Amino acid sequence: MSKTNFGERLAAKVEEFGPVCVGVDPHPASLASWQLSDSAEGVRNFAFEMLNALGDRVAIFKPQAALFERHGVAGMTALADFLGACREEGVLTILDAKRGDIGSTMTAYAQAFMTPGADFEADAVTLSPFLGVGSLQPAFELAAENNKGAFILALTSNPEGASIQHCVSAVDSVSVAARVAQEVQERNNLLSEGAHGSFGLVVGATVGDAARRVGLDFSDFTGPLLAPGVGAQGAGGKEIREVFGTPAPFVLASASRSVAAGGPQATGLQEAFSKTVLEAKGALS
Ligand SMILES: O=C(O)c1cc(=O)[nH]c(=O)n1[C@@H]1O[C@H](COP(=O)(O)O)[C@@H](O)[C@H]1O
Repeated sequence: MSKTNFGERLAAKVEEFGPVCVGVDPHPASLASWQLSDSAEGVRNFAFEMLNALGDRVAIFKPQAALFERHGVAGMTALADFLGACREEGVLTILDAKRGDIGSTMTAYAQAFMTPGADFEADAVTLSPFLGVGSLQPAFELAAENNKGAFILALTSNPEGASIQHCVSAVDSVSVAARVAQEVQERNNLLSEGAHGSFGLVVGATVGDAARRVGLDFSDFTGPLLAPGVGAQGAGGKEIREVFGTPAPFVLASASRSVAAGGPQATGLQEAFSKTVLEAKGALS
């Protein structure tokens, strides 16, 4: 188990390789374009090709759990093997599982993803705060104990997110997204050592000026900001800059299908990845 907390490990990787997370999303259409079958074997090959092509140059991978789960036990075994191979090679992972439940059940989710040696052990996991950020406390605590991280949904990249995430409290006029950020930052203050917090937010690269409109101020936030929506959902450098402004906070631009579109050859994947890194660096510098 690493002795350094997740936020610091991620910051070191971003410094070395650039502010990009590559999503490992074996969609049926991506599998077909790689001439892979829509099967557990197909998703396994897809994930391992991504690792072979990009493992030595990417800050972090984000496998999308659902796209493995839909292939049943064999798909989940492929996910566990992919996570294990990443650990062995020292490649960081965020398991995109978007879990969230009452505290007692949350303990079980946290154990599944944050216990050293667990089949689905990852460096970080995506979590949903719909039951309250406080309901995720067992995950924050186990993460702190095992130097893991978590990314909590705040302003998601999909247009439907706004109708809930932009809502404002009748008590103190704070928006849902800003409240999530505030409560996650409290956990960074209490549980993360070092300059970079291990608890981040998901803020889509597609959300335009929403953060400013809902009072979400990144200057007070020490954790990483995962920004999906780059590439296939339409966000590029201009959109990333619009969301995060300057000076940019600790952002991790995330792209899945647009990087996979460069495959299946390693050179094509590497080109698509390098293009994304250049664009993200330009936007965030
Ligand atoms: O948590 C996420 O990663 C996530 C949050 C969000 O707000 N929007 C979003 O698209 N995602 C995930 O990020 C990935 C986006 O994939 P692409 O659109 O192909 O780059 C998918 O796996 C989504 O589930």
